[in-house]
Amino acid sequence: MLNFSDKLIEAIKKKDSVLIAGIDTTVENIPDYFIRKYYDDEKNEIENLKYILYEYNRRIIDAIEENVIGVKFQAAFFEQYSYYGIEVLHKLIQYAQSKKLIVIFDGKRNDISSSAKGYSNAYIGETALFDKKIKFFDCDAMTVNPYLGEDGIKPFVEDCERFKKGLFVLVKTSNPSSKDFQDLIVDGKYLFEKVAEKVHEWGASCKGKHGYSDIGAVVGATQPQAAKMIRSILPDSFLLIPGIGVQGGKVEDLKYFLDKNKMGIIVNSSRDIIYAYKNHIHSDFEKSSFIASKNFKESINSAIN
Ligand SMILES: O=c1ccn([C@@H]2O[C@H](COP(=O)(O)O)[C@@H](O)[C@H]2O)c(=O)[nH]1
Repeated sequence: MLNFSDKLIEAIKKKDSVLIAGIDTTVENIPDYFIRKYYDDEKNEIENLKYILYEYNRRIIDAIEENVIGVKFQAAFFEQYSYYGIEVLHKLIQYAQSKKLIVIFDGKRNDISSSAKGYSNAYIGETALFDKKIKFFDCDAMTVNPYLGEDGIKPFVEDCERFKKGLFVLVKTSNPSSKDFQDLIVDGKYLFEKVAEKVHEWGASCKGKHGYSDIGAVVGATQPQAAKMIRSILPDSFLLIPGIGVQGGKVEDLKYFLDKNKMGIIVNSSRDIIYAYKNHIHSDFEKSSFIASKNFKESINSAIN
């Protein structure tokens, strides 16, 4: 079985893309014509939710799969629909896996070690159930929040080692308030630099055959200055970069995130892809998302190659 970092490298080479599509769909943003077509008056709201949310995202995945290496499912957008949304998430993860796409669960999880272990079991590890061990979601990687420190991260790292999975630790996020805590000075360094140093340490035990670590960092596209500093601390980790487009991150700045091999990045775009129909690229939402993802892939490639 390939390490996560090796799987990423193979997918990047095969698809000539570093693009990840963020699946952040809410029902109110699904085109009216799609809802009108599939809403069944004979069924209740929940049955309609489950069908429409799944079907819209499934078609987006079909439309964009040739331009992206994977999909990032943002937990919030499924959890807002209670366990009905989680059921749709589970089905979509399986669908993306059937298409051989890399699946990242973006839940930014963490807790004390015993509880962190439960999150890790669910999304990248396995859960003991009677005399069996079940891999419930079996994602390739997940995002974690480092605020609780090392004992809250170790359970995830151990599962990465055991199951060849990946982790993206929040280091410098894309939102304006990221400065509130992440830019505080601790022992003469930014807190985000301290976190990056820890990511480097945690990743030393999980390296793939290409020499990259399976423990990476989330660094917002809106943070090119921080990215240069983080890259020098993390020379062989993948950076997951959200915040391009709607949040103001620029494709031209991605060069600051690259490693010495001009690699080591994956770039997420959510709303600009899943709701591309709103930009009137095409009257059909699938074609709109296809065109948006193709344009993204090509503009990123010209900026980093
Ligand atoms: O620093 C971070 C960490 C995570 N995110 C997530 O990425 C997507 C971005 O969505 P867009 O529509 O492309 O802006 C979303 O799921 C965030 O929760 C982030 O934006 N910044």
